[in-house]
Amino acid sequence: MAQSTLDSMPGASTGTVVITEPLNFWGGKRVKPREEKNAEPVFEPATGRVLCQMVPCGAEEVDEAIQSAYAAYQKWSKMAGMERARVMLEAARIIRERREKIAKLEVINNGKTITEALGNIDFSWKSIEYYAGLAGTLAGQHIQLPGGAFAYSRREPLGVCVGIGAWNFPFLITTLKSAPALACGNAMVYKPSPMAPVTAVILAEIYKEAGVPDGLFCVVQGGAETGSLLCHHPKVAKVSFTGSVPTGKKVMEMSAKSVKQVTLELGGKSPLIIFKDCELENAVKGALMANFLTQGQVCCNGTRVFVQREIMPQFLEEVVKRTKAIPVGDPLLGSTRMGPLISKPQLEKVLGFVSQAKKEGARVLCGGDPFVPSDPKLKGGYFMSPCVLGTSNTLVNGGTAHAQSALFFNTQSLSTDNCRDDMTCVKEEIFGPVMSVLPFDTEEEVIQRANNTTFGLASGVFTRDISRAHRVAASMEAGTCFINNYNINPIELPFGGYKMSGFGRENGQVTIEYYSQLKTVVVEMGDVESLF
Ligand SMILES: NC(=O)c1ccc[n+]([C@@H]2O[C@H](COP(=O)([O-])OP(=O)(O)OC[C@H]3O[C@@H](n4cnc5c(N)ncnc54)[C@H](O)[C@@H]3O)[C@@H](O)[C@H]2O)c1
Ligand SMILES: CCCCC=O
Repeated sequence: MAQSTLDSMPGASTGTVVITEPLNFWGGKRVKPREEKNAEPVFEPATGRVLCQMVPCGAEEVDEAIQSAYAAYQKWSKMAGMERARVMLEAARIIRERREKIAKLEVINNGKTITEALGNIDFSWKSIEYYAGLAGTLAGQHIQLPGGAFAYSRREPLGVCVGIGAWNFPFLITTLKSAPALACGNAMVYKPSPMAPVTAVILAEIYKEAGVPDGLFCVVQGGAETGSLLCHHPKVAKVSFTGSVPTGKKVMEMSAKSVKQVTLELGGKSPLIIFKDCELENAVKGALMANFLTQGQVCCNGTRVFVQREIMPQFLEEVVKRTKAIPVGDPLLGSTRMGPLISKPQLEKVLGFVSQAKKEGARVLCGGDPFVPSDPKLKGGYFMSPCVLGTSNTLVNGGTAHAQSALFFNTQSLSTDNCRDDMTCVKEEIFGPVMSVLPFDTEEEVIQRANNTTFGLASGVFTRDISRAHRVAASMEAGTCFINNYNINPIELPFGGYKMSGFGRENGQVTIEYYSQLKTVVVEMGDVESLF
């Protein structure tokens, strides 16, 4: 069992790890790339060093992986749900036992803090436990028909499912797709993001160690080309995709050619609505949790923060003070709360959004600059200071004298600097640590503005008024609405988008529907009545 990458983890620190083991996995083992000529460097975001090479799989390798998955599917799908559950529970146990090592590797590849990565790994083993629990409950119905005839339905797997993942939760996305797939009796071929390729193969090794048939969970490395080979392959029954809206559309189009089932978990630009009757301390904490986890690279983040005008000054004072105090630095240190962004291009893209926001008239209330930590080994890392883009004319339209005295920024620009709904930073998914704050006056107005987006992944509301909370939740055109908190997504709860944020669901019992199909079996107990 090639466990050397994980075995080197306990003593590993930022800037020390180099990975040379193959990152593909099929037929029950790691597989070396056939040819190295298209190798792409994978960087450690905290240092900018090369961590490993990602070599994309070509058509023959993709086919080999899919054939190996299909062979395993023939065995796995015939096992009883309870038998599959026992293997999955063992996989969950192994992940739990190795959580620190896996989390460390995730941090080195992704840049998120160790505190968050440990939480992600715990979420991962819980997701496998959860679907192991459901595996033994999968059942159909028995239906009586006239004359003693009857029918029953069988809940059957789909076959070989493909998972294509994003880079922001590399190990977790791998488990959120594979756990329900395997519980239902499918096999899975998974393609991680080329920017975060190193932990999916660890999960493949763990499934193997837990006892799945060789080939049941395969990993192929690559980018768009490899992804497209997977979506076009005739032996693939379903594609579960997590990524951006433009790529999601392509995946849907490619999958449509052979009528494959599709789940799309796409981007967002979610509203967080804070009413003046909220518990302000919780609303401030909620806004930070809605924007700055994983350096703001979270699909369901509440990046459009609508604040009722009367409480804007107090809200901004607290949010900016706490944002400025976020410790940015070495993601492997327990005290760090924000690490580097995933890549140099991503950092430049996010800083570009901040510059554009300034040009369009927004006021940078804090952050939004490249950040160079004092530790010399982090000088080449992709760090930036977390940013709040604000509005400073909130008082012009009706603030109180008390609120005015709470202003902490330059009051000269009261009438001009603003985040507005038509700004690029408010309309587009930034996928970085940038919060846009917008004032509002009435419930009716804010509901209309919150829904005025093509995205629909999540939403949130802070208020003490219970009726208003549920009224707003019902009005949100989004797959989730958090009341008086944000980014609470445990495995038991269905997660997914409305509108262009996608369709299908991950997590929760409902996901079984997306990895299985119903067969109806009709049984005659008498003679055939023929009209002919
Ligand atoms: N809704 C969710 O659950 C969720 C979760 C995480 C991330 N996201 C979204 O993901 C995006 C960020 O991730 P990203 O930058 O990796 O997204 P991306 O769309 O660039 O890439 C996602 C995956 O698709 C692959 N891919 C690219 N082109 C392809 C093609 N033509 N055919 C098949 N596969 C292809 C990539 O290699 C990668 O594995 C954000 O928009 C974010 O909101 C959504
Ligand atoms: C896997 C968790 C999804 C959160 C969005 O990026």
